[in-house]
Amino acid sequence: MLEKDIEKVLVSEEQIRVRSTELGEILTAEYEGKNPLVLGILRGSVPFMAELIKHIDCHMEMDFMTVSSYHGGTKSSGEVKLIMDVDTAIRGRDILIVEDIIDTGRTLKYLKELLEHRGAKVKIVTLLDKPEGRIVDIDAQWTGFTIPNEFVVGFGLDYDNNYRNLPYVGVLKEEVYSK
Ligand SMILES: O=P(O)(O)OC[C@H]1O[C@H](OP(=O)(O)OP(=O)(O)O)[C@H](O)[C@@H]1O
Ligand code: HPA
Repeated sequence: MLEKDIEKVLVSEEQIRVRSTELGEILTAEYEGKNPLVLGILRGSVPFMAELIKHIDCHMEMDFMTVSSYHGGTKSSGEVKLIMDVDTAIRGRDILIVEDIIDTGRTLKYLKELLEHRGAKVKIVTLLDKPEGRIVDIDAQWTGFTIPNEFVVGFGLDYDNNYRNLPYVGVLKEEVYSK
């Protein structure tokens, strides 16, 4: 049903599964003995977070923050809003931010500075990186896939809060935007 709105698949379900397993193994080695706080950024990170943590084989805790800067369309508003803060003490803590995408970089720059200001040691893993979208200087330590400068949906990523439940990452047909 949703598939009829998709122009092309950029990253398949199988590719996501394989890469998440690889990243989980790398993160296990990185965080063994450090009990990191794995911090999912709502709402887009939920499917990737769920897939990734199955493969992190060391003690860890998890928490969530909600921030928002895209209000319904395909363009960043330029302003990052903190909607829900983390609920865990973070001073001195290793934090692994889990994101679905870095595009302009504004969301992650805001979050990294906020958490570092509170005394946390912050690293970032993102499912997708769109380097051509970058407006501010920020990079992830670990990236699933580097993608071209196109608006994408699926596996957590939305257009107008829809299509997050697609099991892969794809590009919408042009006609969907004019509906
Ligand atoms: O690098 P940027 O240009 O800042 O874009 C990346 C952010 O945009 C999306 O979040 P959004 O604000 O749409 O909220 P959502 O996770 O609820 O979709 C996405 O989940 C990232 O958090
Ligand atoms: O390409 C995108 N798709 C969905 N949400 C996003 N937030 C930043 N970039 C994107």
